[in-house]
Amino acid sequence: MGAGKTTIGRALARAMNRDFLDLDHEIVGRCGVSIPVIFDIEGEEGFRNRESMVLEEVAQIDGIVLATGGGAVLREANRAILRRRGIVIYLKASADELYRRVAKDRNRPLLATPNPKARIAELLAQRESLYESVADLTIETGSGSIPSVVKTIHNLLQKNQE
Ligand SMILES: Nc1ncnc2c1ncn2[C@@H]1O[C@H](COP(=O)(O)OP(=O)(O)O)[C@@H](O)[C@H]1O
Ligand SMILES: O=C(O)C1=C[C@@H](OP(=O)(O)O)[C@@H](O)[C@H](O)C1
Ligand SMILES: [Mg+2]
Repeated sequence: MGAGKTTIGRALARAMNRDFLDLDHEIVGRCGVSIPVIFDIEGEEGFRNRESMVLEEVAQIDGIVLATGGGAVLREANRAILRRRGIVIYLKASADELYRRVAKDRNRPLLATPNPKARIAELLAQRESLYESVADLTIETGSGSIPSVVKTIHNLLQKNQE
């Protein structure tokens, strides 16, 4: 959360002239309520079930840029889809930087705790090896601006194609 998947994914798609999908946005569109409301009513498990279902569905589409949510890597079935279907880019930043970016955002139910900073560090520690296990490319986003991160990824992908 806060790594820039949604923002950078959208800008990268524009730069590459591809369609962009955000998995959270697709989930919300299908059930008509926000992510916090899904968590409230169905719990994290309910959200993860929806996330897996929608990932399976959008993974059928060729040639798009897809931003997942930060927890999509938690299930092996999701990781298998990502590995099989995409060039996976891990946007990496420190827990402190992630916290700075999302501190004021109320749309991330997992951070609605008394100590969101500690929560981010904990989630990152739990998930880091999963991110690494699916990533084809890892990009440090801690210091680069949004346009410079987009440019770096775009250049790397173009090199990959040559
Ligand atoms: N490289 C960056 N430098 C500074 N701010 C960033 C960067 N990438 C994203 N942000 C900001 O961080 C916040 C969270 O970004 P978002 O794209 O929603 O992340 P994610 O989808 O990974 O949770 C947004 O306000 C966004 O503008
Ligand atoms: O890390 C997570 O478990 C989550 C990240 C969120 O997406 P972003 O990573 O785009 O914030 C969203 O899917 C949900 O709140 C759960
Ligand atoms: Mg996002």
